[in-house]
Amino acid sequence: MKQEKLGKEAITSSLAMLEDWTLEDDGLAIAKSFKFKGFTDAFAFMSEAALAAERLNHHPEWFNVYNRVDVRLTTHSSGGVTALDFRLAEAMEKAARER
Ligand SMILES: C[C@H](O)[C@H](O)[C@H]1CNC2=NC(N)=NC(=O)C2=N1
Repeated sequence: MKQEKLGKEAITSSLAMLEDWTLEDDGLAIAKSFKFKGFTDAFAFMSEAALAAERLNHHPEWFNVYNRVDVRLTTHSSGGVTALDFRLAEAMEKAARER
């Protein structure tokens, strides 16, 4: 099922419901830098997020150093941001709250 690429207004209103997520300047991805108490919590978050990503068949671009996880979400097959990116973002928020 091909996901519809969202326009800037739809992205902005969805971002308003999430904490600290931003739209990249080129409008092609949403991003957040998560911070945890240490590496164990960061990695536990990544494990939980990885399971959510598999359930959604939608996968993050991310970068981890110690307690920080920089996340970038985009839908490669659509060439931009879709509803799936927001579903994964919400799952990540839930995983982060559990840490
Ligand atoms: C074949 C498989 O369904 C695709 O490669 C999926 C997997 N995960 C994906 N994740 C993301 N972020 N974008 C995609 O287009 C995508 N496509």
